[in-house]
Amino acid sequence: METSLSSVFRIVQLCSKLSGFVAYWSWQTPLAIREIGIKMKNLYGKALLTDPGLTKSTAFTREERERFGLRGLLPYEVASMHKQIERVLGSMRCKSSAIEKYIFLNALLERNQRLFYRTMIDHIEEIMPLVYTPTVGEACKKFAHIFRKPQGFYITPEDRGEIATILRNWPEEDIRVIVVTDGERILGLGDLGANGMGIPIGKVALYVACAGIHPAQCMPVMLDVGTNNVALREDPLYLGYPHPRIDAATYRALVDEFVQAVQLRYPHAVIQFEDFLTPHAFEFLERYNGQVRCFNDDIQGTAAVTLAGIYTSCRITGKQFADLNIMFLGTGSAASGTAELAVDAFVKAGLSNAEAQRRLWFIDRKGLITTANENIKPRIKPFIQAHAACSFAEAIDEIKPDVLIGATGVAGTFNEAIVRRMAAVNERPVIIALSNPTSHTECTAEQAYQWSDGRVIFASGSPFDPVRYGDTVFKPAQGNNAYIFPGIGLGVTASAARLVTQSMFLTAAEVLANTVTESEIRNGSVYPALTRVRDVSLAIAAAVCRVAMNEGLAESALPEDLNSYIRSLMYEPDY
Ligand SMILES: NC(=O)C1=CN([C@@H]2O[C@H](COP(=O)(O)OP(=O)(O)OC[C@H]3O[C@@H](n4cnc5c(N)ncnc54)[C@H](O)[C@@H]3O)[C@@H](O)[C@H]2O)C=CC1
Ligand SMILES: CC(=O)C(=O)O
Ligand SMILES: [Mg+2]
Repeated sequence: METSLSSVFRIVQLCSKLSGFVAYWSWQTPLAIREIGIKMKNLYGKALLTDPGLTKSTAFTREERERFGLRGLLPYEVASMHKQIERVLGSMRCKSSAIEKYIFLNALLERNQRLFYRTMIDHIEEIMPLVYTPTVGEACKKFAHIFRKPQGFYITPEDRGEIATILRNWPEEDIRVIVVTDGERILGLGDLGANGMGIPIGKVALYVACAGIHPAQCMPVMLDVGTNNVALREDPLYLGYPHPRIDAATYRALVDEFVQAVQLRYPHAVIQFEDFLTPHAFEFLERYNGQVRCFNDDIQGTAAVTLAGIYTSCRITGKQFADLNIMFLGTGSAASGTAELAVDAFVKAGLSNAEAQRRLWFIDRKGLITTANENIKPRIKPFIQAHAACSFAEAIDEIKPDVLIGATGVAGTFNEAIVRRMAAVNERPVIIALSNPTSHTECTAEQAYQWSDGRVIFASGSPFDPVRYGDTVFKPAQGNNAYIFPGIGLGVTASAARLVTQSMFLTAAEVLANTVTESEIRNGSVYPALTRVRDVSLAIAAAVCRVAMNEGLAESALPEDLNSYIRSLMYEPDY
């Protein structure tokens, strides 16, 4: 399979070289081509009014109403998009729960794409938590019950041998970003089977809103290989493949076939692996990363966002990055991915590889991971410390970590004693509670500020409202890979980078940290305001393009004014 995968990829590369001019031209003009496509659709009357990509609904002008057979189909008023957004927000805010708002917004996306994305971009701080974590967690749990209309692409074991054929059913010809999950580790919620489709759908919404990848160029994919979640399988409304997860060999063959089929149908697409169980996440990253354009968001995207938060924290604490000790609770994708990228960052800061590894400390359920531990996961082995066995709390007292990172998926694992200990060994303790959704966070923002007497530098995977402590109001930042993957995807799209490399994530972390302003830092935030996320993604994309050029991976010739070029590729939803 290894051989056949690399030969498929080599053939695709060869074809793309042979048709160099055509490939270059199509990389440079994807949106123009798409706009021509839209005009050629030539829709009229009700069909135009109900086409989610083309409708302007009440904003169709009198002239358009006349020209496109819309007279009588709309109320008199010609609304501006601004007024439509006001109406959307008014209706949405009337809903009494986050999940109702999610359903409402999803229906808007199916009705009027441009209005949905304009609303999301202009009100990103309000909308993102409804479309993404934490609400997307609840939406996944209830996916089969709130399902209204199919979105995304489903592959099951019954499609074996035919994936390349059925991919032709997807109506778009120019896919640049594929977010794929098998639903086995959805946020901190475990195996949600096909219900996990909510995650690729949410991540795609972020690609569009946060980085301006055109919605038609993004594809959510569910590799529905069954679920070991018995309650789900017994749910009469469950929509997925209603069997236990398939055996390992069939599973691997299916993933291989999917990756190969993508190379044939969508050779320009970057594959983002999302929310796979950690052993599979690492296995597929190792297997495909050097061969096809792909990355794992939970390992690499998370690593970059966490590292950026650590870099920024140094601007507050005055500590040198090269002097830090970093402790992780949890040994999964998020924690080990972050540690691996931190090694690269330490080495760049002047440490040797071995010195860098000694700065990273892992805690599991039994306490500090040391040379005395048995059955250490392969990715954790480089970080085993020659230290006496001790509990989590003792490890903080003894090692005095500058930074504590939680990636357990388990609520309350940073309890009062832990936070107080971090505050006892640091003037300004840095605590990053990565786990999602909010109900699974290691500690809340309020707890972190209370238990550290207002001294903590805090970030969390899901957003928290501002916290008042004494006279100060802190605006805790959201440490989420949403700051990273959209810019990576945009940079890879812009440069046609053949592969997605670790240095792209290191550079993304540096760029993200550099975008944080002094006033954001004063508010207690180690990440930029979400309202600036499109500019942040653009900056990351430009840096990714530079890495792609330096590493000889860019298949597209890039202009000197990278920023203007990348901005010209970004989708701006407007009428
Ligand atoms: N903020 C962000 O951008 C991201 C957040 N995450 C979140 O991080 C969490 C973990 O994700 P993965 O690393 O992929 O999961 P994982 O399941 O691979 O890792 C979880 C780790 O936590 C350990 N653990 C569980 N309970 C523990 C306890 N009480 N004490 C010590 N260790 C404990 C497990 O043994 C395991 O090593 C999830 O909630 C996920 O949503 C993941 C990726 C990105
Ligand atoms: C944010 C994310 O990717 C996760 O929690 O899995
Ligand atoms: Mg994830």
